[in-house]
Amino acid sequence: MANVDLNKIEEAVKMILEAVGEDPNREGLLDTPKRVSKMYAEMFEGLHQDPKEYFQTVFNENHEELVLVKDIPFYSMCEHHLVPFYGKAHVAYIPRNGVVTGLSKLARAVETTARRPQLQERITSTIADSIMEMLNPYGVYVVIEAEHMCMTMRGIKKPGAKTVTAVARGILETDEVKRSEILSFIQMK
Ligand SMILES: Nc1nc2c(ncn2[C@@H]2O[C@H](COP(=O)(O)OP(=O)(O)OP(=O)(O)O)[C@@H](O)[C@H]2O)c(=O)[nH]1
Ligand SMILES: [Zn+2]
Repeated sequence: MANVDLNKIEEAVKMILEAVGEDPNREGLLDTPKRVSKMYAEMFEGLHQDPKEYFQTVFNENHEELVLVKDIPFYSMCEHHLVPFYGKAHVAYIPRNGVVTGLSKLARAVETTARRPQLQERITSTIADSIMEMLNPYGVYVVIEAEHMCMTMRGIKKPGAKTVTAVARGILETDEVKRSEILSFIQMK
């Protein structure tokens, strides 16, 4: 939290409460700016982390076949409205030259990338590009499905609408058969 100005967030939250017609000094709201400042520091802590760093953990394993970690839950904040969008990420790659990373590192990269003001498309491509750069695999395929609260509780108000984004890199950009195999694994219960 070293890079986060908690006092500034507190001031801002107090101002928002005043601006919407609340009394920030009433008992129930007295600690709210402090709570929100700590919450924002937590929800945006990915701004101070680099997903690529996790992929420094590599093992030399002779496996040049598919690795897929699916159903990784994540919560992010839409950068347009600062309300949550959340869902599941599925991260697949095909290692090259025996360079495999720890499975948890794929989930950590999702977590770090999500904990920023974000767009779903950018989360998807950042994860894919980080894996390509650090592990130099034959290919990467990242699929994210999410529900956006800015489309649910306000604006167009369409609860249940899901957005799917997919980014393929390397051989998975052109290998449709391998991509469909990955999609069928993702759909498997
Ligand atoms: N591409 C993309 N758009 C997003 C994402 N999250 C929210 N949005 C959209 O960002 C757009 C912002 O549109 P604006 O017209 O500037 O804002 P607005 O008036 O609040 O839009 P409405 O949501 O349509 O009421 C909306 O269409 C949102 O649905 C995302 O992750 N990716
Ligand atoms: Zn939004």
